[in-house]
Amino acid sequence: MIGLLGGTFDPIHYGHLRIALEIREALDLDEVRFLPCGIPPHRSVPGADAEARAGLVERATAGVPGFVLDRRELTRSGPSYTYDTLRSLRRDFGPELPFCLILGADAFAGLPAWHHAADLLGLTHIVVAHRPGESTEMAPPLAALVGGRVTARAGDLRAAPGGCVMWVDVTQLDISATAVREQLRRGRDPRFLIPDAVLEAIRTQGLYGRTSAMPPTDRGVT
Ligand SMILES: Nc1ncnc2c1ncn2[C@@H]1O[C@H](COP(=O)(O)OP(=O)(O)OP(=O)(O)O)[C@@H](O)[C@H]1O
Ligand SMILES: O=C(O)c1ccc[n+]([C@@H]2O[C@H](COP(=O)([O-])O)[C@@H](O)[C@H]2O)c1
Repeated sequence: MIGLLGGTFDPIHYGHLRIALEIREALDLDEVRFLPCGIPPHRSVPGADAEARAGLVERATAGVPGFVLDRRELTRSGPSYTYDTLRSLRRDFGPELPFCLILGADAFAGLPAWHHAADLLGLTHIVVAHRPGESTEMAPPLAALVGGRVTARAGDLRAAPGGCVMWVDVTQLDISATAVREQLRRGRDPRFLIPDAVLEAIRTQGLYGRTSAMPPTDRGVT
C-alpha cells in the first residue's frame, strides 16, 4: 500500500513532511510518493517554477526511508489534475495496489470542485490528515460525494485498491508555504519551518525574493 502526497510545495515545509511520516507509520505504508504539481489546478501561479519546487522536494526527501519524489506531473501539459495523475499511477502500478491519497483538511474540503471528483475514489482511498480533537463534520457537497465511504479501520484500506475515506490523527504543525514565502520576502529567517537543505537551495537559487538578506544557516553563536 502506498501513500500519495500531491502539493504545490512552494516551498515544501515540515508540515508536509510531518504528515507524510506520521501517516506512513500509522498505516504502515510501503512508501509515500511526493508529487509536486506542474501547473496547480485551482490556485494562482506559484512563486517558484515547477523544476525548482521539485528540486526542493528532492532535497527535503533525500535519505528519508520510504519517501520518494515522483516527477510525473512536471512533464504533463495543462493543469495537474489529480485524476490524470491517479490514472497514470494506475498504469504504472496496476489495478490492485491500494493507493492512499493524503490530503490536508483544507484540500479535502475543496474536493467537490476537483476535476472528475466523483471518479477519484474509484482509483484511490483518501486519507485526511486530521488534527486530534478537530471536527470531522463535512459540508453537504463533500458529504454527498464521500458519504458512506468513511472507515476507521486501516484493514479496509488494505482490502481494496480504493474507495474508502479515513481520517488519521497527526501532529499538524501550523506552517504554511504562504507564511514561509512571506518570511523570505521580508528577509526573515524561516529556519526550523523548513529543512536546512531546502533553505540552502532557496538561498543559492535566489528564490522567493529577498533571500540574499537572510543570515546564513550555518551561522554560529557569536
Ligand atoms: N501544516 C500542514 N499540516 C498538514 N497538512 C498540510 C500543511 N500544510 C499543507 N498541508 C497539506 O499538504 C498538501 C499540499 O499543500 P500545499 O503545497 O498547498 O502547501 P501549503 O502550505 O498549504 O501552501 P500555501 O500556503 O502556498 O497554500 C495539501 O493537502 C495541504 O492541505
Ligand atoms: O484535480 C484537481 O482538480 C485538483 C484541484 C485542487 C487541488 N488538487 C491537488 O491537490 C493537491 C494540493 O493542492 P494545493 O493547491 O493545496 O497545493 C495538489 O496535488 C493538487 O494538484 C487537485
